[in-house]
Amino acid sequence: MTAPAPNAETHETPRPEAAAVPALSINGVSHAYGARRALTHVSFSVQPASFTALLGLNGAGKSTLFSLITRLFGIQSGRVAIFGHDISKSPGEALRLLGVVFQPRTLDLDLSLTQNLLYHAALHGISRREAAARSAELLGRIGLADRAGNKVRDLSGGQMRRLEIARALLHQPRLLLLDEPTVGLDVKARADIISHVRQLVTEQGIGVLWATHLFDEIMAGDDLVVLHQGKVLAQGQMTHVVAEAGAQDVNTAFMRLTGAQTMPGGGA
Ligand SMILES: Nc1ncnc2c1ncn2[C@@H]1O[C@H](COP(=O)(O)OP(=O)(O)OP(=O)(O)O)[C@@H](O)[C@H]1O
Repeated sequence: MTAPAPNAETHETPRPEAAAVPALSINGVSHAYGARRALTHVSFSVQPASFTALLGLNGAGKSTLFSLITRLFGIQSGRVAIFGHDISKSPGEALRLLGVVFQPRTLDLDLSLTQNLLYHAALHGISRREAAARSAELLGRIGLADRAGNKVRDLSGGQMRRLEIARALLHQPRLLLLDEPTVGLDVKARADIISHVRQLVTEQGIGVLWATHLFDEIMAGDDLVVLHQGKVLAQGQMTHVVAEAGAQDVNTAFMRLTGAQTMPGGGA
């Protein structure tokens, strides 16, 4: 990394801009399950306070990438860093800054909303008093304060997802990964989740990596990474990716880049 240049007027060395360090950087990452190659030289980054959509068909390699970033799998080749912390060399510092919402539901259905949050907070070493305060605040923010003592089993699918997002934010991460978080939800629940996560970006400066196969979840100002058969085919601001593909919309750009047929319902 290049050292920052001294400031000519004050002769002080300026502090590196926080925004200069990506929230997430993936460099030359490859992964194979035995002989089956799932990721090939994948490189991209997610900036703080940005919404980056990772768009790919089923089997593109999105979940594999999430498993590597969260250290469920060891890195076979390449490098992953969270706010400059290499996840292989400094996993504690890196993972402390990371919150994750996995595709499968991982809540305990027979515990209450608060119990689910407190249990997770304890795993992060957050004191009981602090955990109680943060849980109450997060439940308020996701509009479920009045359900705090109910069993999770009684929530709708969209409410469970909102609770999982709240749980992922308990330790106050600066980077949030979500793996197809709206799958199986109705239109209203999808819209609520998307707008909640976009607020985290604009109001709290959290960097978001949102894996999806649904074109209508991506907006013009978003950063976009198109992943296909384990390779990054295009990346950049959504409007640039679309323009470079000579297309009018993400749907057409995706088809041109991948040669794929679109699915009815706006999905890749
Ligand atoms: N445990 C595994 N063993 C062998 N191959 C696997 C395993 N997990 C994934 N794969 C293969 O790796 C490739 C990438 O799969 P991955 O699940 O990462 O894609 P995805 O984009 O997340 O798709 P989906 O949304 O369907 O999960 C696919 O070809 C898949 O069949």
